[in-house]
Amino acid sequence: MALSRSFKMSKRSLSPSSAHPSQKRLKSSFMPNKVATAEAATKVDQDPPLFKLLYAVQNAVKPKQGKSVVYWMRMADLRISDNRALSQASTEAKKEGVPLIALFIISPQDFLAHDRGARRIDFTLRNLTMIKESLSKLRIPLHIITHDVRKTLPSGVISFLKDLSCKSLHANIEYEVDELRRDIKVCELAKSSGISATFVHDKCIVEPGLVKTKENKAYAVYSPYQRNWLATLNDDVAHFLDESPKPNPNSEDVCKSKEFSHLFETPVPKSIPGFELDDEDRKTMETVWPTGEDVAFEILDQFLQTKARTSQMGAVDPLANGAQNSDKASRITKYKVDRDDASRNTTSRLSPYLAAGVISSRACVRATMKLQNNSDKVDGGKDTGIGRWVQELAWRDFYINILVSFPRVSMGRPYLEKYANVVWELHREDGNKGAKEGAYDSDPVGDGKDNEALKKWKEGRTGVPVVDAAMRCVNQMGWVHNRFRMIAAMFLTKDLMMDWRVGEKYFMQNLIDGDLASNNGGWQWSASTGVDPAPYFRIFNPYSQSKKVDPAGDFIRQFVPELAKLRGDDLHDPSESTADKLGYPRPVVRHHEVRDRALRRFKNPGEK
Ligand SMILES: Cc1cc2nc3c(=O)[nH]c(=O)nc-3n(C[C@H](O)[C@H](O)[C@H](O)COP(=O)(O)OP(=O)(O)OC[C@H]3O[C@@H](n4cnc5c(N)ncnc54)[C@H](O)[C@@H]3O)c2cc1C
Repeated sequence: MALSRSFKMSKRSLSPSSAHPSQKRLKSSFMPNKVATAEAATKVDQDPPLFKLLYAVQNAVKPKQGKSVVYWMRMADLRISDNRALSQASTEAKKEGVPLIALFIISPQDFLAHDRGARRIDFTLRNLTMIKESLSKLRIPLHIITHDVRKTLPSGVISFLKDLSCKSLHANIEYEVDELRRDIKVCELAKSSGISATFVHDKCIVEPGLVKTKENKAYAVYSPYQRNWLATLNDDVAHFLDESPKPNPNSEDVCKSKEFSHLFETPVPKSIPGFELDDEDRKTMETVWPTGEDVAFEILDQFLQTKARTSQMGAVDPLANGAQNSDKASRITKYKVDRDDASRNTTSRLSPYLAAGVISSRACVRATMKLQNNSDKVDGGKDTGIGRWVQELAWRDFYINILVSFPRVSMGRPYLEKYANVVWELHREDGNKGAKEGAYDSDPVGDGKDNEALKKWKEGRTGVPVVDAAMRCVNQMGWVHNRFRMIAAMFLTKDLMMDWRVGEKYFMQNLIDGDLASNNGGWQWSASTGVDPAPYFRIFNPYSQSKKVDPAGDFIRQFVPELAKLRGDDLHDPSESTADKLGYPRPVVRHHEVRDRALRRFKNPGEK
């Protein structure tokens, strides 16, 4: 790749994720279908799998005895405190006088099926290492299994449970369709093996499926959902927010017993073949996203107590310079007015910790109540910084609720099926449109066959400064502020007219907070295909957005150093001669020219 001399950036910032050789091998033997047919999706929407799972749990067997209780930790509940399934498993183990065993399963095919990126996997492994150590102190083994064939995972789990003469299995629910189906199968197999299986809600503040319209339907619009969500929460704060106790220690016998002692010995791998980080990126991730529950609480505390700082823009340690003195103008207090300013750390930057469950969303809400003189009600109103922040946590619940109520969105379908036929310049192959075998492998994302415009978008070389700054921030930090995600996503789907699923995949592969529900929600919002979306005719003008979200241009100058000397309009929209002089690309498309193409194609889906 040709670099101008002034383009002094880390290798990583210019070399977005592409398939690793061993990932390619994995792909060639496993090619999940990424986009379901409309018919298949409608069928699943009519009978969402969550409710089948809950039914299966209700009808689980109640075995009289067993020699152990197992807690199955998943990628979204990487913590020991306030973890419902872990807490329940521990209570049962204590009551029965048997050891509690923790299990984590590494399933590379699932990583591939969900476009999991190396950063998110590395973050998982780093957190697991700490969890293993903490659990060991309680004499609870964290046993790690790698299971290669995704299809046989349920029977693999059951044979592990049988080997331990397990009485019951406990896990927090994962809400993606594939995972729900897998757990339904686990329930069936557990029942026929005389083992009880319990899956509980943990990820949300208000569990999905509970907040409904007067007609007993799922909300597809955020504002009324949020109002009802808040009222439901405040009706029974203790029920929704009470902290689950930490697990009890196992007896000393466990460490010596023939049956269980070997379970302590499985190490947490340093990396997973096919999902390795290069050394430079690993170092950056370790600095920018340190691990562990204590760190997550410290990051939360700083958000609640201290001022936003410009020194925190970019890929730096979030806890650098230690704790500062409490300040009345703390980030959460100013969140209502400041949150769209990306030149300082005005938002919490807790999303990686929430996505991986290193901190519970309940703990975040409890902290806001404490901040308001131990209020017994949750402030989720639009008039305060705290209320506004709690509303963001409600967005997270909202999108999980959408995933559960309209599973089609996790099957690669648009929520608004009428936009399924919008003509894209580049679309994610689905294997259903007569695409040749191996369509997934020839998917243009990430395998070196990108079309030029997509490549420029990924690398942050579109010639539109605000978009490039956003994408380079993603490539450098594995994270970018919400507004910049919206701008980059809108540019890809409307200006470049590329399938939102292409961008969704790239974000999943590169974000450290990659989460199907929020990522899909954000992409479908930007592409106008989702629930409560940006209407298709309200296309962001990236240049006016740029002036709004980065008025002083600090964010652009940080991530697009070629433009560091520019100010004002020149920075937001450099002329061709200025761009040429600075070695910055000219715009890949002209916004005013391509806008009409998007309007036309959305107005008449199917027409070019
Ligand atoms: C195209 C696109 C893709 C996105 N992909 C992801 C993703 O993969 N994972 C992810 O966690 N978020 C995603 N988001 C949502 C949002 O951008 C991030 O959660 C937010 O930027 C995280 O920064 P923060 O922790 O400082 O947020 P804060 O402003 O401090 O908000 C607190 C928490 O609320 C939740 N939250 C905030 N905004 C949203 C939102 N719009 N939707 C859902 N939850 C929200 C997050 O858990 C966040 O940590 C995406 C948004 C867009 C537009």
